[in-house]
Amino acid sequence: MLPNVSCLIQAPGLAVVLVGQRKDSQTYVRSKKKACEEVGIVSYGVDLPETATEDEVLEVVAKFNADPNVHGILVQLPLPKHINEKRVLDAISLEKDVDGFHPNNIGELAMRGRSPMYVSCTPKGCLELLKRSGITLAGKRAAVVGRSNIVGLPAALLLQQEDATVTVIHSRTPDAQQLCAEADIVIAACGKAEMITGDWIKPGATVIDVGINAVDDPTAKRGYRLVGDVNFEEAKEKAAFITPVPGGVGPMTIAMLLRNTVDGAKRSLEN
Ligand SMILES: NC(=O)C1=CN([C@@H]2O[C@H](COP(=O)(O)OP(=O)(O)OC[C@H]3O[C@@H](n4cnc5c(N)ncnc54)[C@H](OP(=O)(O)O)[C@@H]3O)[C@@H](O)[C@H]2O)C=CC1
Ligand SMILES: Nc1nc(=O)c2c([nH]1)NC[C@@H]1CN(c3ccc(C(=O)N[C@@H](CCC(=O)O)C(=O)O)cc3)C=[N+]21
Repeated sequence: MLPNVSCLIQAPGLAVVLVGQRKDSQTYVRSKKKACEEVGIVSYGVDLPETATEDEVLEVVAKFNADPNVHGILVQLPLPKHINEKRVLDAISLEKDVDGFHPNNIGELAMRGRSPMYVSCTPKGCLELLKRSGITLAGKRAAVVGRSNIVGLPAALLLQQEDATVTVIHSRTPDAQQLCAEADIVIAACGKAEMITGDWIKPGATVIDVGINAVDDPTAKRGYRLVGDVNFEEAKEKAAFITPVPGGVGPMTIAMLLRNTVDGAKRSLEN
């Protein structure tokens, strides 16, 4: 039988929905679209005004859910306050949830012996960095600083899946610094500029800095510079391996988004 040629030549498609005018979100969305272009993924951008209603956003999501050219849907977060983020994210069809934010995808990740359709891009990028750097995870102690649905929680689940023993540190954790200093692997995702100083790091540890924080700097081109959640200058004196900000986890997040989109496109051909 002849193969279905029209399917074989269909490019992967990613829909990127931006609501409002946040400068940082506009920058990220631009980078995502540019990355798509570089690898031959077709991006479908929709920019809605800050005043868009929840129903209007849901309508856009519904349209992309039904569009066979679109294999992945990303709604850039945060959404304006009047829009219920949960309702919008829940509306993205599971097959197109390339961000991996759907409760089914997180739930599958949390359960042993199950596999999610998509794993969220930032934690997936952290694990890819660790694996490609030849860092052994099995039997190691890991600390994740932060427990958000999009970074800390899935990062902890992924590390545990790789047989690390994981401590999750959050804003109510007593003795956070001492706990972190026992870890062979640290994933920092607390959203506090340079909070993790040298004394949080065990000598020889591996440090993955997820944080992206803008710090005012009149000498910088944009008037600000980016720093992580780790104090890089101090931590690099203790760590064996450490990721920088910028140029670390951020670009990996985008790479994993592209990979998830291609995986989604391949899966759509199987059905
Ligand atoms: N590189 C990338 O691709 C991405 C980077 N980021 C960056 O990663 C960082 C984290 O993002 P996100 O997870 O969305 O942030 P959230 O604000 O959603 O979560 C922060 C987490 O850190 C914990 N936390 C806050 N303060 C402390 C403290 N003093 N000690 C210990 N834990 C603390 C919070 O605890 P509690 O739960 O108790 O409130 C919470 O669990 C940010 O800098 C963000 O910009 C985010 C997404 C992608
Ligand atoms: N639905 C959704 N999915 C996301 O994945 C998502 C989101 N919303 N909202 C915001 C956060 C943040 N995030 C980043 C992605 C890339 C860089 C990145 O490439 N940063 C560059 C620097 C960029 C610059 O210079 O401004 C770097 O670290 O080198 C940063 C942050 C994805 N997020």
